[in-house]
Amino acid sequence: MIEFQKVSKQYSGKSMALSDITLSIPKGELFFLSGPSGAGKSTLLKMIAALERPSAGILTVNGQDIGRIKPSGLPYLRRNLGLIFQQQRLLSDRNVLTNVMLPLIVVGTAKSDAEKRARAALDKVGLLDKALFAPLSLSGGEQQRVAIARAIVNKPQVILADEPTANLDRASATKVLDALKSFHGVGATCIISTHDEQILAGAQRVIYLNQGKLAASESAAFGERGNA
Ligand SMILES: Nc1ncnc2c1ncn2[C@@H]1O[C@H](COP(=O)(O)OP(=O)(O)OP(=O)(O)O)[C@@H](O)[C@H]1O
Repeated sequence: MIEFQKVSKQYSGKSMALSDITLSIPKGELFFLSGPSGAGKSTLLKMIAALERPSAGILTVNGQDIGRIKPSGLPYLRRNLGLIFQQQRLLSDRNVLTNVMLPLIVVGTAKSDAEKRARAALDKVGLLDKALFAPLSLSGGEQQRVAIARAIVNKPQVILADEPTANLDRASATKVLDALKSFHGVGATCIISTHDEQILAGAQRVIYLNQGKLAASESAAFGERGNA
């Protein structure tokens, strides 16, 4: 459960990036986050990952108060989060498999087990056949799916994706979204920011932000788009 209670965020010397946000995201939900450029979407996602702290209000993620979390609490929080952010690029001097193994290796998983789980994650996003390729030899959409595999390899409870289909053609965007949805299908909470009208048209729950404010929160009457 992720709970924003009157949360605001002001970067130093700037106007409010987020203003008075009250919002509950129950466990296991698939939420989309939309709104114009500068609306505060990335800021909202970064706060859930404690990459930014609220300036006012209370944000709790799985019971942890993000405003009060100590540096020693961050590894525990982040272990339960899968992050797909633009700035988290794949390591270009390691192959795809090694990139996906890294989150497991850093928490001390044995190499053979890490490899097995990384291969399973790559299989899930349809890229097992590219395991030994260099990331830069893959298309943008494939690299994004590797980033998803890396984010889900730890089986986190929550996955946060910041514009995961930006700059992708329709076919690649669909594959990226389907990979995220399959992860949601096994019980994780997924929050995905997007400008993509086609994705939003089939979304069940959309949170709209505008100039840092919650513009609307919508549950569409129709069901979620199938995995076509
Ligand atoms: N590190 C930062 N320092 C200062 N201001 C920031 C910082 N990050 C974001 N902002 C400002 O906060 C506001 C919200 O930015 P944010 O990146 O959250 O919007 P966004 O909805 O994700 O935009 P986009 O769709 O263009 O990625 C903007 O006015 C932005 O300039």
